[in-house]
Amino acid sequence: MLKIAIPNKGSLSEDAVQLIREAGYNCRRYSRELIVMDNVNQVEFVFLRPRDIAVYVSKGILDMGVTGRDLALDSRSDVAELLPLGFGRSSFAYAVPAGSDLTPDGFEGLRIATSYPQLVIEDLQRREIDAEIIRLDGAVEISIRLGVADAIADVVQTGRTLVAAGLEVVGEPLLHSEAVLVARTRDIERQEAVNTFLERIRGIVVAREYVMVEYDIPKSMLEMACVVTPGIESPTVSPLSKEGWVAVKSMSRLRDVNQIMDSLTKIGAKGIIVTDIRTCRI
Ligand SMILES: Nc1ncnc2c1ncn2[C@@H]1O[C@H](COP(=O)(O)OP(=O)(O)OP(=O)(O)O)[C@@H](O)[C@H]1O
Ligand SMILES: O=P(O)(O)OC[C@H]1O[C@H](OP(=O)(O)OP(=O)(O)O)[C@H](O)[C@@H]1O
Ligand SMILES: [Mg+2]
Repeated sequence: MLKIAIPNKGSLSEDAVQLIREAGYNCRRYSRELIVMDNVNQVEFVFLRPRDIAVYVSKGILDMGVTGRDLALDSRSDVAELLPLGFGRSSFAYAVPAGSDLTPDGFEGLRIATSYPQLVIEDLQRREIDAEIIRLDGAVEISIRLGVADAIADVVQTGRTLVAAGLEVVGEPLLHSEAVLVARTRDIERQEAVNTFLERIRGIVVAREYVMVEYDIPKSMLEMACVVTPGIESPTVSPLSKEGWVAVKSMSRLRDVNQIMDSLTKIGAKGIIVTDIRTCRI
């Protein structure tokens, strides 16, 4: 039976459960269960603190897990990233009081508060800077005002928490993070049950990034239309009963869809319809 870890709380938990459920697995908790069995698919889902997931996976106790890239790297566990999952996106950056001229290269001898000490230790080593790490569990942004740190390194998403604390990001982010599916080694992909899980999850992740674009266009403009919507292999082109016209169907990137519709309209496309894709294999 495949054993897969899911975050039991925090920013990644809900989205991880939703993704795995959309991929056809039963991993719904009704209360505070630590384990949910999916007997149909022969998978055991184990609910763990996201910070601990890479540790269990690296020791081979669990086959795979959903965690944050930042958490996996900070744990220094030997795990491989099988698939980025497209949610829980954030950066990990230094921040200092707004308006101060402190930069990371000037952190020598200062106190840096963080919940991700390994990431910071490694970055400071690269910069050859000797600073004191103050390890905190959360609410790191308040630590400067409370006098325990001079600078912080923390997760930044919208940046609102930093602004509310009177801080600003300084320097390039140490890391761009998102939720990831991790395993002990990439060799694990050779196992059939693992591959099935991976492909089902990938189907949902990819489907969320694409839409299906359908439209009618004069045959004379088909070549240009295929440049605008090249699809994955190539677009599907079907005849229309109207002489000189064809219908085109093509997967396109969700983020480009409005520009695509503008371009198609300019070259004479009619009846453009865009629909979501639930899941896919490409
Ligand atoms: N505001 C956020 N937006 C997106 N991702 C976030 C955010 N805060 C934390 N994360 C990501 O969530 C993971 C950390 O999860 P964790 O559950 O430990 O902390 P949390 O989300 O801050 O929850 P809590 O503070 O309730 O324990 C990391 O991968 C981190 O990058
Ligand atoms: O850039 P933002 O959109 O403001 O998000 C970033 C904040 O979100 C998380 O905090 P959380 O609410 O989990 O509290 P915590 O600091 O106690 O972990 C993270 O640790 C940052 O503090
Ligand atoms: Mg937090």
